[in-house]
Amino acid sequence: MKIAVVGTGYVGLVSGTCFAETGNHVICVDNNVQKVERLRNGELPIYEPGLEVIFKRNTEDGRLEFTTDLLDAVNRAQIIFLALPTPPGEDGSADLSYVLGVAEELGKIITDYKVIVDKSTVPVGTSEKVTAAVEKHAKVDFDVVSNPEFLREGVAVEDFLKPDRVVIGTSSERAKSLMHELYEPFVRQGNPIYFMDERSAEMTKYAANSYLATRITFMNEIANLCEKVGADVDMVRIGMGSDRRIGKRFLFPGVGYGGSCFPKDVQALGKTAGENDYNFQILKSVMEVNNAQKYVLAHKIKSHFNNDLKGKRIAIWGLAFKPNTDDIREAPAIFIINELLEAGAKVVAFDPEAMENMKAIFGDKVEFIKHRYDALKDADALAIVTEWSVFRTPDFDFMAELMKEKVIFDGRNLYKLEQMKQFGFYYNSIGRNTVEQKQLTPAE
Ligand SMILES: NC(=O)C1=CN([C@@H]2O[C@H](COP(=O)(O)OP(=O)(O)OC[C@H]3O[C@@H](n4cnc5c(N)ncnc54)[C@H](O)[C@@H]3O)[C@@H](O)[C@H]2O)C=CC1
Ligand SMILES: O=C(O)[C@H]1O[C@H](OP(=O)(O)OP(=O)(O)OC[C@H]2O[C@@H](n3ccc(=O)[nH]c3=O)[C@H](O)[C@@H]2O)[C@H](O)[C@@H](O)[C@@H]1O
Repeated sequence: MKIAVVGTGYVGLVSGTCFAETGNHVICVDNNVQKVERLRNGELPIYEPGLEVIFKRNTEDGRLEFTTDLLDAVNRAQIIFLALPTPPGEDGSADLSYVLGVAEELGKIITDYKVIVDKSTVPVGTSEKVTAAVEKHAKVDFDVVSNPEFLREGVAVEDFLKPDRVVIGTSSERAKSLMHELYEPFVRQGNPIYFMDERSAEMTKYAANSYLATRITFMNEIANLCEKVGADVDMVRIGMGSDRRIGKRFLFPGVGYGGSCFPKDVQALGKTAGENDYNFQILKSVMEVNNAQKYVLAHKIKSHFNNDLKGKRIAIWGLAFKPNTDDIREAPAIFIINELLEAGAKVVAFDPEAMENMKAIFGDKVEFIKHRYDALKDADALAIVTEWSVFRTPDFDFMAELMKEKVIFDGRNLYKLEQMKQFGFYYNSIGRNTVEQKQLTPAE
């Protein structure tokens, strides 16, 4: 099939490349000239495991192309995906200007039947708005389909190639049959394609993201309470998660959810509720609790040093909002670093992939260090913010040698309490007992 994907970001680039991988011809369009230039030169603008190999294969085989020319891409495609940004507007609702702007353009340029697929995350009712925007100028038949995307950054290729499910919202039999043909190779393992109406498809996406954000937030509150009552949230998590009705995944407490989607989608669903005269109380609490959780680690560090971080050197391991990505949108690390800098700390940071992006925010206010251990030299404390695998089994003896003080604040519960006791670290994690440093008596 011939496909155009408008918007070549995390979703557009991954979707386009994966559609090419199943034999389709895909043209990705972006209005960012530099990005398109880099892609044409074989360079990926994002870090996403597994993407490079299929990107290379499909561009070399001529199935995957990049352009800034919307007209040319649309003329050559039967199905047009919109993978455009839907950032929060000033009032918290999703800003539809990118999606509706391109929809209007499409109306002007389509000359034969097209299926226009909304892959961006958009509020209920958007497919009708897209239809109206295209209709303003269109002189030919078209269908608008809602096809929300559920991929996670860091495992995006795997998620796209083997989705748990595909959701398609359409009332058109013609569009349904084309979408079925396109997605059939991705659901060979027996996972379903759910066809439904457009509004339900749009709502499914917000409901899924908001539920997951709520689940994490619930665990963060359980963790905070565990600290107060002397329970261990990791034990509680395992005990709870083995109930099949609850399940083991997505129950990890931490430094609050971040990323480009959960924060904005929870806010946008709350906004939709408000506009429809519904008081969605849980979502309000989720946002409030998550905002506080982003500061928990920084507050622990401040309180450990009696609220005075002047002259203290704090090392940060992990800047990306989650491992295996260079994405720092709404990353908890940003909030933590700001708080530490404000309290007078010297912040030195390491991340395997996200340092360039973070430099664009903090410049020389933060010292970025190329090797994880170098960040620890003379540090008064280490704060672990992202659970990259490379942080999981470090050389604790070497760390103790490098650091001025053997103090770790772990926002991701990477280490066992026993282990920390054994190596003599002060260790403060999330929802678990604090390991105090053993005070050596003169006799010892
Ligand atoms: N990032 C993720 O993991 C997921 C994102 N989504 C949703 O997908 C949508 C896109 O998200 P991302 O890919 O993360 O955004 P992104 O910001 O990474 O990419 C958007 C791309 O659209 C381009 N663009 C903007 N205006 C354009 C125009 N008029 N014509 C052509 N290109 C244009 C930008 O230059 C950029 O390359 C959002 O609605 C998001 O909520 C859904 C599932 C997962
Ligand atoms: O709409 C989107 O953009 C995507 O949003 C999330 O994917 P993503 O933001 O890439 O990453 P997640 O793995 O969901 O993590 C989101 C945040 O929650 C945090 N998290 C996740 C899981 C957990 O158990 N605990 C926890 O704190 C992560 O650290 C991260 O900050 C959803 O998982 C995807 O299904 C969805 O398509």
